[in-house]
Amino acid sequence: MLRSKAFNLLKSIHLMSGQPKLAYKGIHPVIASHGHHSHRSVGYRQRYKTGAGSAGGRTLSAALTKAMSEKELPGLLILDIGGTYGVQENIVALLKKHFCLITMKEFLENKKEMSKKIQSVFVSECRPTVDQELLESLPNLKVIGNSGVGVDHLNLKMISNFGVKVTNTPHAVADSTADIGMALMLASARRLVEGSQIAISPHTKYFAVDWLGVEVTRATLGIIGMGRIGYKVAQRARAFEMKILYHNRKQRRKEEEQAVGAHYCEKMEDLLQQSDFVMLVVNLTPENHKMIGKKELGLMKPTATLINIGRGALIDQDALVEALQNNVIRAAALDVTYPEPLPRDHPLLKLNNIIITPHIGTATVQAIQMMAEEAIANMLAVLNGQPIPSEVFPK
Ligand SMILES: O=C(O)[C@H](O)CO
Repeated sequence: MLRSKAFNLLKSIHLMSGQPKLAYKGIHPVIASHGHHSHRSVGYRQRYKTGAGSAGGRTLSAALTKAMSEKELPGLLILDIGGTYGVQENIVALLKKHFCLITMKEFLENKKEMSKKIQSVFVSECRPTVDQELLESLPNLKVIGNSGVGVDHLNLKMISNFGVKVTNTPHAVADSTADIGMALMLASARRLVEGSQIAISPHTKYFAVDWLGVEVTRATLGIIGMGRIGYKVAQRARAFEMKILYHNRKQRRKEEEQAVGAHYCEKMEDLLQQSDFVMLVVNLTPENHKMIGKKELGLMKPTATLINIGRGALIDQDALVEALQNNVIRAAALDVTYPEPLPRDHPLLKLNNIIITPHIGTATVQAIQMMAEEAIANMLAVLNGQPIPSEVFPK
């Protein structure tokens, strides 16, 4: 297992009931910020559709005033934080053990009182929230705890210029994201979605031979990005007796290679040419935007399948539409697209050799719990001046 000491530490925090040893003794309000992927470029005031600037226009609720004034009080639950904003109640409960929670709505309505108190921002699963205006209004902000590994929705340089740290949750997401990669590969190979539609349709021939799938067992899998998640995919692929190729832009991973019997392709082109299944497992950076375009798709086998569990913008979607329409490749299976969700008239949605899931790589009961725990451990470490398990640095 590649689980780091830091992760073991945070697991042990979880096992303790009540206040962990690492817990910061003061109150650390957390803005539980919940936007939507497609709102990425919209300022936070618009996103929350509120009369921002109404500082002092309303009085604080009695409970919030109490929570903020009691030093040892772990926090305050804002009742509408649950289903309405997208963070599950058990996660809210977990955060409340360590922080005084404030929703964005509450912050905007009571800006004057809140702004100095807030030291942490909790960003739930790659939801964009932190813009310059928000940073300017939080003079004591120390850390943005991102729940999820990808931080492409955060402007790291800008945040760092405000002296604020960013953390993420690479350990918590690894298993569930690797699982969704395998699920997409198997579902696409065996045409599971079509099969299901046929099975439930009263009109279609049940035993059709014109929609045969392909086998995953003993096929060649090309993993682009042998990081923590890529490695877990490789471990799973071994059970299917797959030949595993991988490409990393920066670093060859000899230890992992040996552990799973993977072969390193220095050139991504070699991997593309040889693989039956190509899986993208990399974070999105300015350098790898549209790393899979017309040329790369053209290198793939006509029988190959492209799977993306990284970020939508890794693929040139126009080129993918064309490749799928013209059977340049067999199929695609995407858990991520650009934007999310795709507009209902997007050409990708009209194809039958594609499976699209709505960015559910970490959408499991276990993963979101672990992500919150990892984010909490990170944020507390920053506030306590301790070593930070997973800090993300601007490049
Ligand atoms: O970045 C991640 O960890 C996943 O995409 C969840 O947001």
